Amino acid sequence: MLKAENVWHVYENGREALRGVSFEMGQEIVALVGPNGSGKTTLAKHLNGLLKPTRGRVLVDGMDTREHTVAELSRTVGYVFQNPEHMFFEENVFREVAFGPRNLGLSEEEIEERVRWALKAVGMEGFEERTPYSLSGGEKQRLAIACVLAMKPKYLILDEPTTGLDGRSEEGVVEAIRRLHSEGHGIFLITHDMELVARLAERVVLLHEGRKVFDGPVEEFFSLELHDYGLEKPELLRISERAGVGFVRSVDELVEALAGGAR
Ligand SMILES: Nc1ncnc2c1ncn2[C@@H]1O[C@H](COP(=O)(O)OP(=O)(O)OP(=O)(O)O)[C@@H](O)[C@H]1O
Repeated sequence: MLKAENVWHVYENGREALRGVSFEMGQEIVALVGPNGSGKTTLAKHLNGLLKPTRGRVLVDGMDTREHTVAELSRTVGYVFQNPEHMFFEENVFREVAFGPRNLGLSEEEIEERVRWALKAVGMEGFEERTPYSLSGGEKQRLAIACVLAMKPKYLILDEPTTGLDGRSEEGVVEAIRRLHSEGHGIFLITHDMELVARLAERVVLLHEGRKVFDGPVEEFFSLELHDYGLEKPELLRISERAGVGFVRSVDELVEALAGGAR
């Protein structure tokens, strides 16, 4: 369980980025949304100890983040940053993914097994010898997920994993996230992409000016007045609403619901 208890975060310049946020999650897919500057990245960085609360506390499977190092916590909570290309430094994909497990002091055999498993999980088998810099944006994003995955963290924080990706690359990342979730990983997804939220999330946490203003099922989230938070309902949901159909995650679901209604 990842747990934030009445967390306040005040940056050195006095900016109150989080104002009493409480939240917990298990092995589910939770989307973290909110306007620019609402505190999403600040909250996410608390969940693996990159930032420590000014007040309140954060527990990672019972470990108080103030009493553990980021290195210790990142075995349980992996963080995939936005724009991951800046984090690659090895000559090929295999070595890049092996870097984390090697730092854990694992045997060569175990390292190799983890690299193969992580690359498979993100659909990148066969990329082992490629130079990270030669990859497309979507492949880089999936490689970044594989690097974190190879550490086998129970929870994964993904910061805008599909921003700037074309449809096919986005599909690859979405598939990877679904697969990870079905294998028992908890996913905390920071995103501005409401379509992605509708497709993937089970639950949504909405931040506004450092406060949690909503935390509930995705269907309920989309019945909020999202304009008040600078967010837009995806077109698909606007159509399904006009058609008198409830929440749908995809065009296929919409068509099915409409066909069902027509029967
Ligand atoms: N290192 C810092 N020093 C001072 N203020 C900061 C720092 N990092 C973030 N802030 C401020 O804290 C507030 C929350 O920032 P944060 O990055 O958590 O928001 P966000 O919801 O992730 O925004 P975005 O959607 O734009 O990425 C903002 O007002 C931001 O300017």
